[in-house]
Amino acid sequence: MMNNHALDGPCIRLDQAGVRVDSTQLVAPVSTQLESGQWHAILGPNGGGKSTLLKMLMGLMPHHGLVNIDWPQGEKGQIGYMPQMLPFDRSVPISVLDYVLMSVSTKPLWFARRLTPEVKVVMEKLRLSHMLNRKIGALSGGERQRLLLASALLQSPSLLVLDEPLSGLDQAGQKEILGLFSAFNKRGGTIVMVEHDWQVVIDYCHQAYWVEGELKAKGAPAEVLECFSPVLRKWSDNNRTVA
Ligand SMILES: Nc1ncnc2c1ncn2[C@@H]1O[C@H](COP(=O)(O)OP(=O)(O)OP(=O)(O)O)[C@@H](O)[C@H]1O
Repeated sequence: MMNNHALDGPCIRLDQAGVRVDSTQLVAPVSTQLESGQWHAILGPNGGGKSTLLKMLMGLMPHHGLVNIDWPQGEKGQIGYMPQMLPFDRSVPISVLDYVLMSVSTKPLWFARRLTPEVKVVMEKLRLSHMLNRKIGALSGGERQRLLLASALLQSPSLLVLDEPLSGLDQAGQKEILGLFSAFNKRGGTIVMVEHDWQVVIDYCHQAYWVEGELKAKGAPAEVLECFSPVLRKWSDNNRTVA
C-alpha cells in the first residue's frame, strides 16, 4: 500500500459456509463469491453476525462448509486484518514501537528492537512516528485505529479484512484512512470491510452484503441499502411522497 506496485487481490468463495456455537447458529450457511480486486462492504444490524463472518473468513472461528481464498497464480498471499477493537489491557506496558514490531516479527522483541525502513515508511505515513515510545494504553481512539492499520499494512497484504476501521476517527481522519484503502484497492487489492456509515459504503464500495443471521442480500451498495437501511428507506419514502 505504501508503494505503487500492482497487487493481485484474491477472490473469496463461500460454499454453505456458516458458524455455529454450541446449538446457536450465528451465521447461517452462505454460498457466494467475493470477487477479486473489489471493495466489499458487510452491512447489517448490531449482533447480525458481521464480525463473526469476518472471523470465519480469517479462519479465526471454527466454521462448517467451505471458505476458499483463491490467490491468483496459486501463490498464497498475505492478509491484513484490522479487528474491531485493539485486544489489549490498557495497563499493559507495551509501547507503539513494541506493538508494531510484534506484529511483523515472530522473534522475541529483544532480538531485533529496530525499525526497518519499511516499518519507518508505514509509521510515517500513518503519522505514528513521533509516538513510538508512547504506551498503547495512552493512545486516543484515532491513534489506536491508525496503529491497527499500520500492523495490518505491514503484512504486505493483497487482501484487507477490516472490522469498522473508521470507528473513533473524526471526519479528517476517516478521509485520510479511506484514501489509503482506496489506493490499495486501485492497485488491485481486495477489501472486505464491515461498515455502518452508508454514505461511505455508497461512495467507496463496489458490492454490499446485508448480514442478519444469514446473508439476506447482495448487490450494488445503493440498492442493498435502500432495501434494508431504515435511514435510507425513510429518505426514499419521503422523496416518493414529495414526488
Ligand atoms: N464466540 C461466541 N460465542 C457465542 N456467541 C457469540 C460469539 N461471538 C459472537 N456471538 C454472538 O453472535 C452474534 C453476532 O455477533 P457479531 O459480533 O458477529 O455481530 P455484529 O454484526 O458484528 O455486531 P455489531 O454491529 O454490534 O458489532 C451476537 O449475538 C453475539 O453475541
